[in-house]
Amino acid sequence: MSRKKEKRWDGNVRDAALSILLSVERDQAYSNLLLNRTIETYGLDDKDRSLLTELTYGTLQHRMTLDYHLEPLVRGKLDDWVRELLRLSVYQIVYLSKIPPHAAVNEAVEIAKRRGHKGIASLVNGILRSFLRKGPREIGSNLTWEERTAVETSHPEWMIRRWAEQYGKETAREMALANNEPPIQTVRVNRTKATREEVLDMLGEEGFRAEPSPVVQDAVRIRGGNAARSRAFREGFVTIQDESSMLPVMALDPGPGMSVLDMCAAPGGKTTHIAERMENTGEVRAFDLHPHKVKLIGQNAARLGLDNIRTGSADSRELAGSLEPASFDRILVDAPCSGLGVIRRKPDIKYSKSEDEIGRLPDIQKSLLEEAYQLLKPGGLLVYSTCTVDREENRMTAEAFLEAHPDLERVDLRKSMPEDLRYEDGMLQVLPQDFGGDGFFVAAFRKPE
Ligand SMILES: C[S@@+](CC[C@H](N)C(=O)[O-])C[C@H]1O[C@@H](n2cnc3c(N)ncnc32)[C@H](O)[C@@H]1O
Repeated sequence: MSRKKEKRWDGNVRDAALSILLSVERDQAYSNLLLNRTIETYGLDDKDRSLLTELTYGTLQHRMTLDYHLEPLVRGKLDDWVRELLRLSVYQIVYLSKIPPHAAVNEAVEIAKRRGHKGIASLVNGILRSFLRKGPREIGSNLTWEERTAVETSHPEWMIRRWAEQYGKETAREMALANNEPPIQTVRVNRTKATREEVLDMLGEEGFRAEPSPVVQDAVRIRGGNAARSRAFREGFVTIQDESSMLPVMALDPGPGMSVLDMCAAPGGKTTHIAERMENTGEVRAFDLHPHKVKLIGQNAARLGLDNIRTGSADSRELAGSLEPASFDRILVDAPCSGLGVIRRKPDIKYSKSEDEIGRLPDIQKSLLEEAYQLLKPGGLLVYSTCTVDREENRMTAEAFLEAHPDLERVDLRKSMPEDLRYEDGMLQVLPQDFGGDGFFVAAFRKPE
């Protein structure tokens, strides 16, 4: 398969979307990082930025459904970029009512001419016109429930089967559909600098449509605009963070003067939340495996005006050798995980993860928890969290940890956390369809005095 040299951005949003989609498919690049880099590098205006985001995420989110529609129309092997261009065009035709179908086809033909030659342009034209004539292919009733749901929602079949086994078919399907909805941007208020009302006023004055989160006390939902460009963000009044991501620190309940350990801390979203809750007193020790990521914690702390955080890079499975045993009031293990709760923000996860990979994660998650146990003070609180919906990494890992340490008390989070969420034996499992936040798991354990 030939690898054509990418064209640079030439002011064409579809061309830019195509380049991002190609890198995601071919080089396993992260869609959200590439998208942000393109937007920042070329200084796109709001209109182009929102179209680029919609085209990139939409095509990626619906990739398997688009391939299903294209399958009967394509004969022989296509170059990667041609296949991606066809997906991008069919996405616009099927899902975007504001773009006239013929305009989507014409744009695709122009791109095919520029990137390839007349022959390819006429192939693209033929396939897309034929799609316009025939319309989307019906998703067959000859398929099993798993196969049909996989095609309809564009999730791999193994993921649908696994979720159906873990949550039942209805919840699994709702989850897959919710993953294809655009995420809501939310920010966390820096309590050391302002109240939520003050931040709402500040954002409102800058023209953002901002509203208080009905779920999380520290959160504000942004409906119009990108909070990364706000004064509130630049001056450290807020952190961009999903509402669900705020729940682990609420469960941890850190207070002024405490000694807190954050074992998987980078880029510091939760470390800084902890430091804010401690009113910039006491000390948060924040570790992560990767030194380049540890630097980001420091940068975030500086922007927020927090100086009670001490960072370090380490394998946190071996921290007990260098830190004093039983010395922390609070420990957060926000563990490395499959990320199946954040598919809405990172749709590439659907296609890049394998079931085998998930099977290997509980080992590292359990080792991190073991280390945390050694470092927790009697009477101290340990929180285990992940951004996945997978039961093996969540509930089963937490249960295995409790079994290994029968002295630990499982804290009933229903008593301290927002009502109307999904609790199982006092542990919290948020699914993406629950309130629009990411899928997250939170469990808390207390060591006896
Ligand atoms: C879910 S992310 C943490 C997100 C972070 N808590 C936040 O809120 O911004 C998991 C982190 O664990 C780190 N990690 C993976 N294995 C680790 C290990 N053995 N020791 C320390 N950190 C590890 C990864 O580099 C990654 O940054």
